[in-house]
Amino acid sequence: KTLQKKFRTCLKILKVLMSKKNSDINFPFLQPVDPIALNLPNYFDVVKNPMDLGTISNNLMNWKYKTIDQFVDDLNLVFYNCFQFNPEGNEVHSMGKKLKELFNFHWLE
Ligand SMILES: Cc1ccc(Nc2c(-c3ccc(O)cc3)nc3c(C)cccn23)cc1
Repeated sequence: KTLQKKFRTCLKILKVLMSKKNSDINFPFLQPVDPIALNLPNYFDVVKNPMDLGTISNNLMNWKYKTIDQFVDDLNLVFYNCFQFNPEGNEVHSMGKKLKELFNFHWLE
């Protein structure tokens, strides 16, 4: 696959992950976490490298990712941060899990 084709795949998947029809599971991940607004004062103590789907989308549009792996690494960082901050059983944890399953389904198809 050419690099362009791979980038089109990334864009397509990002569109699914960020789409309105998945808003029940993606809304905490669409933009950078604002610990003040969300009253999560210890967020940056737990999450050292914040990442979100909006930032990934901007990076993709600005050709910041030189390889597909860099794109996948940032996506996995969103999930990693979610599971680090939100323990198993927490509502946001299960939203992150569902979003990761959605990614794997489309990425591996
Ligand atoms: C059921 C439930 C409970 C709390 C929240 N908090 C929260 C989060 C969040 C993001 C990342 C994260 O690691 C933890 C929380 N983002 C939001 C947003 C954008 C709006 C409203 C609440 N938000 C969301 C859903």
